[in-house]
Amino acid sequence: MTSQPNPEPHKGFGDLGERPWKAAGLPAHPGADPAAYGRSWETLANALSGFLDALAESVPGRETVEALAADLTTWSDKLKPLASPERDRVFGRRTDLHGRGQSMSPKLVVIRSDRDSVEGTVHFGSYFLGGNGAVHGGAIPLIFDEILGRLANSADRPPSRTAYLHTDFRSITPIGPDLSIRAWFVSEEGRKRILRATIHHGDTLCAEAEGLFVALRPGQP
Ligand SMILES: CCCCCCCCCC(=O)SCCNC(=O)CCNC(=O)[C@H](O)C(C)(C)COP(=O)(O)OP(=O)(O)OC[C@H]1O[C@@H](n2cnc3c(N)ncnc32)[C@H](O)[C@@H]1OP(=O)(O)O
Repeated sequence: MTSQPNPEPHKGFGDLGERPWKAAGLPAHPGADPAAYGRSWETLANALSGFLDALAESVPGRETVEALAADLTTWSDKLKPLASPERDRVFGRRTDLHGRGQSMSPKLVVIRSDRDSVEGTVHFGSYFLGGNGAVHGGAIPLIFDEILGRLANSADRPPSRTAYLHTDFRSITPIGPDLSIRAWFVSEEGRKRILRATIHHGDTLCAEAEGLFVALRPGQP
């Protein structure tokens, strides 16, 4: 396959969240407009991830736990009246940001991308701990689905969904260091797109995956 490097790696890399609206001729939703929030949403997403890591690492006293629960409840109560339909939301839809402005999966920092491949780094904080310094076995397919799903839908391809995602755990994936992550197309035939990905810590292969992504037919959710 021929590939042209993308000079702005994470621009246009997997804007799955916006494509259905564009295809339907609807305007981009407000949450996708970087100008609406500037850097403030990125700051919030980083603060949220940092909070989850700090909570996972800490052993707070009872008073702190009670105060924290009260603060979080106050914020939930402030946000609930602002609930909006999916297509208007911001969380996870800022594809102009590394990490998409969300905290559900670890932040993927894209270093290079083209039509058929992407390379970057990923760092699993303590929030993603399984045990004994290793990332939880469910969090690894999560980042594979993120990178493969976004690549599968990149470069103006029609939207697709994951049909299968096979993960092999080759050695532990450590909590803490920056890890190298890579994904690439293996084949693209009709509606079926097969892609693979790897995560390395230095020279050590931590995990690898293969995913089948099937392009959606009109009307498929
Ligand atoms: C900004 C946001 C960025 C977000 C990034 C993250 C992206 C994450 C993407 C996802 O995670 S999507 C959520 C998880 N996936 C799902 O919920 C998908 C649920 N399943 C479905 O919706 C349907 O099963 C699917 C659309 C995948 C396929 O159903 P279809 O009825 O459209 O396809 P069909 O069954 O006709 O199969 C088409 C071809 O694929 C093949 N196929 C389908 N599923 C397969 C499977 N599991 N294994 C092997 N082959 C499979 C099937 O055999 C057939 O091959 P042939 O054309 O050669 O006959």
